[in-house]
Amino acid sequence: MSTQLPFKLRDSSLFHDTALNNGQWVHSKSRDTFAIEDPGTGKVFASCATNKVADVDGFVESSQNAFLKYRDMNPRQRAQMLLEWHRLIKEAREDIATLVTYETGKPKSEALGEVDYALGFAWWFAGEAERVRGSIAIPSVSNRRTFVIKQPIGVSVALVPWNFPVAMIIRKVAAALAAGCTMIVKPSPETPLSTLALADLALRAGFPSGVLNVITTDNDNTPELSEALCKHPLVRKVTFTGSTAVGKLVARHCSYGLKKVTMELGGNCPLIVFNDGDIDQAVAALMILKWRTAGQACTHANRVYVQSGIYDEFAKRMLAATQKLKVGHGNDASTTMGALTTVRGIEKLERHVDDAVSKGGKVLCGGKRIDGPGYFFQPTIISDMTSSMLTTNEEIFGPLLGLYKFESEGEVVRLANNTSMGLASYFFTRDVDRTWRMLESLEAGMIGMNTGNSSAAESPFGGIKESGYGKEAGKDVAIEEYLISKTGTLTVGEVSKL
Ligand SMILES: O=CCCC(=O)O
Repeated sequence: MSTQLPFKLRDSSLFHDTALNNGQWVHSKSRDTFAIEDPGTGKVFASCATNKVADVDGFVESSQNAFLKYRDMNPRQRAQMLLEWHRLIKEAREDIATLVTYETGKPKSEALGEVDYALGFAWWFAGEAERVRGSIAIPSVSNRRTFVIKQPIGVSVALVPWNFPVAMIIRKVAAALAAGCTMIVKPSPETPLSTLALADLALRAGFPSGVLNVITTDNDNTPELSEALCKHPLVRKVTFTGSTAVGKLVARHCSYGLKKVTMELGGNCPLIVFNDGDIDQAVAALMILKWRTAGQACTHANRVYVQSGIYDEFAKRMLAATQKLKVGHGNDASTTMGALTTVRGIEKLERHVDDAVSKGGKVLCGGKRIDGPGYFFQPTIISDMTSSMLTTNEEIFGPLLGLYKFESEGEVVRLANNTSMGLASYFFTRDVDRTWRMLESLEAGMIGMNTGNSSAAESPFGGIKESGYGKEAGKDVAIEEYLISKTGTLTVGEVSKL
């Protein structure tokens, strides 16, 4: 297959188009395959094994068998393997980024940036592996001792999206493997190749067979296969990143076995610029936050609220900066915004633009799909947005920036919080008192203050409300997602009469 690829990998042995089970590259029982498209051309460039429900048991059983040994491995050894994985991924960053570019459509520079961002998680969780701690309580009864130990929960499953295929996988896998769990990753059907390359590197880093399995499948089989994974009695933990609608389904599947679940779901994130904010700083932050991955991130600014005193100036500067973007194939070094990953994304954008325009929105630039091969949409800015529009109430997941005018802090807090979602919120102000008030008032799991980027290995990542629950990254909280607590009570000497 690798000879027909439209790119050349430095290490061609990183290319795999079958799943990974128990250290072996395996076809599915049916031997069916699905096509992988380059969103930058719309052409199929590879295929991969379609696993089905009948294949699930084999992956879970090998993961469970591996867990029974891996859980007892010294955490320092686990940390060393994570550091080796980190080293190997860093060495292979060009190849991984190339795969991500062809799978997702994002520019190579962004794909490289994603690999670098993702490396932070492997490094971070290597540190966390040795720092798992239980606790000892002061006893209420004199000859009793009460303590809590932490242990790995067991086989975990990661259901992963296509927008940050490397970062999402390393963030989940590194936490699970640091904790002593094994993990089965089900990559998105759009992006299995980068996942398989990362899994190959994990094997090379010394993780025993079965500790990391990758089960690939197509879009048609994804719902049933994911359900089978979630309901499998040997699976104890599921982590999902994706839409709120699918998250609710996954949570329902997991509820039958009362599985521990982490939900990183959709966002409808507001970004607020106050009159006293630094316009250049806000524009620079929004240029990255809005157009990176062609707007396809849960943390992207879905609604941009600008205070009336600077609204026109802000719109002018944002428009000027946006008009300098160069949309194109991710492999072209001059591209600054790539393709959308799926054609579904284009159709959704068209609905959002039509709806906004029909309700009084003014298109300042873009607004249309770009004709020709690939899934391209013009970077679009619409002003005069109002609360009744689709974009105000639904995650856009594309390169559409809606500008809303507001007058007062109280008003914008109400507008910003008027959503069922609560992933991230951002605001720009130079007023220290306001900074603290806004931090406390905004209903979101992550708050960016004078920044559009709050993601990093040391920052707990996760939302509130219908954006989900549980945290990934950050100290203690993320590894905790893969641990159980066990309370021990010991009598020392005679049983107390009290
Ligand atoms: O789209 C979701 C994840 C984005 C991030 O890690 O900042």
